Parts: sequence; structure tokens; C-alpha cells
Amino acid sequence: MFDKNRVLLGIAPIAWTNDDMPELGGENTFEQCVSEMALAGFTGSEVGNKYPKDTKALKKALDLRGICIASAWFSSFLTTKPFEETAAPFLKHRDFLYEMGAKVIVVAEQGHSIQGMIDTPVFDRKPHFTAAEWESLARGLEKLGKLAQEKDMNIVYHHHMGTGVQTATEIDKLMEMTDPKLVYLLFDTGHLVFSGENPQQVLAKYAKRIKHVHLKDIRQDILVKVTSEKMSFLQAVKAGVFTVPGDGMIDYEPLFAELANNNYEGWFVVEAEQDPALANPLEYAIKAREYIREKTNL
Ligand SMILES: O=C1C[C@@H](O)[C@H](O)[C@@H](O)C1=O
Ligand SMILES: [Co+2]
Repeated sequence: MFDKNRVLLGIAPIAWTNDDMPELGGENTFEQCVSEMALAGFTGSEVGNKYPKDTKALKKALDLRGICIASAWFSSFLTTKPFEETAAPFLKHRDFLYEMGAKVIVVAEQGHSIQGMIDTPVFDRKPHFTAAEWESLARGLEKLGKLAQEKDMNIVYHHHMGTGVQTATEIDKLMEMTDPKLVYLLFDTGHLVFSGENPQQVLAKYAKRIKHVHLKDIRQDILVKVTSEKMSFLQAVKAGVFTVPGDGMIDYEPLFAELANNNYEGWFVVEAEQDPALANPLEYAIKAREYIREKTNL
């Protein structure tokens, strides 16, 4: 059983408009997106490119719909650029999220990342950090963690396909190399299964360090195609590798049970990017909300 006051349900705007491929859902407006999130029964959202940049305007639009901001993605370049080039935009991002009332900041290292390269096969060409790059990443993340804590916030690290922290082994290395009081983990079910990992094993190891959860499911038949046809990450998304929880191959019952047993506190954010022309975002948001209701007390 989750504590309903401490576990909240959000959904990411990426199902309405995909910032990685703005042609997917380019016609969907911000207002439609947040209205449909509320209609489907969610009370939180992450931040998309169409959201007003002005915090007052954003708050007003969200308050009207009973939605708040759970977090937002931040790209770090700690392995490839001087720390200051990550720190300056991070502070701006932190302050924006602080004003919006968020408690966690999603960070993903984009140094050498191939996640945005549409023609680069995601399994063959993912980066592997050198020892020096791991060191820069770990020390840089700890510094970002301290900057977040100045505002009583925390960073949550997003392991991600096509990046240097994708596999369970890479997650282990990052967790071992960083201070658990400064660097927390974001648990994204879809990225783990895409990478061939066992999400239950990752969860069992890091349940106490997880402060944010992305719920995305995987269509197994599409994953087989992605692997055999050597697709890129973005081609895989377009082909429909991701879907909402309950609509794919992931068994969420043991995952929810483990999180509940560890008194998980924070957000569950449904994050299922797929082509909105093929997968109606409202329909899939409702489907996800019903599935979570069926499998949990939320
Ligand atoms: O959290 C995420 C943010 C997206 O931009 C990303 O590509 C997606 O797959 C994800 O998990
Ligand atoms: Co995610």
C-alpha cells in the first residue's frame, strides 16, 4: 500500500508533443495537453517545450486544471565540457523548478550521447565512458546535488538508452561512485527493459535511493524489430517501442510491491512517448490511469 499523501501521479507531455521529435504531435497545444492530463485523472506533469516559460503564467494554467509540476529533464555535459558550462544552466533550471514547487530535478548526462541521433543504431553505438569521464561525471553530479540541496531539492539521475549510463552495470558504477546523500536515482522501467535489464533486480538494489519513477512499458514485438533492424533510439520511439504501463511486456505488480514495501515517496510519472497520430494521448492516459488504479491503491 502506498501512502496516498506521499505518492503522487503525474504524466509527461511527451505523449502529446515529443520534444525530441517535434513533428510528433506538433499540432497539439499546451492547453489541450494539460487539460487532457487532468481529465484522465493525473495531478502532475513534467515540463515540455510548449509550456509557458513564465512561472506565473504556467502556474495559472496548471492551477486551473489541478496540475502541478513534478520535475523536468536537465541535460548535463559533465564528461565533455567544463563543470561551469553545466552549472550555469542547471542553476536556472533549478530555480525555475523551485518556483514551480518541484522537489526533484531529473539529470541525464548527454556527453557522447547518441539518443538524439536518428540514424545511429542504439545498441551498437552507445558511448562507454573512460575512467576519467566517470570521475568527472560522479564529482560533477555530487556538485549538482549540493546545488539542488541549497533549495531543499534533490537530483535524480536518469539512466537512458544511447547514453553512458544505460545498463545495470553502468547504473551500479554510478551509484557506487557517488554519495548516496547527494545523488539519487530515477527508476525508468521502459529504459531498463529496452536495454535488456531486469528492473526488479535494479529496484531491489536501489529502492532506498529512488526518488522519482517513470512508468513506461515496452511492446515486445517492436523491441525485437528494433534490435534485428538495428534501429536508432528515435526510430524505435517512432516505431512504437514504448507504451503506457499495462499495455506492454512489463509486469508491474512486483515493482509496485517492492516500492510500496520500501515506503516509496515521490511521483509516478507515466511517460510513454509514441506517435500521437497512432496512439491518441487522452485514450492512452486514461488507459494508464485505470491500470494504476487496478494494480495499486492510488
Ligand atoms: O525521461 C525521458 C525524457 C525524454 O526526453 C526521453 O527521451 C525519454 O525516453 C525519457 O525517458
Ligand atoms: Co524517462
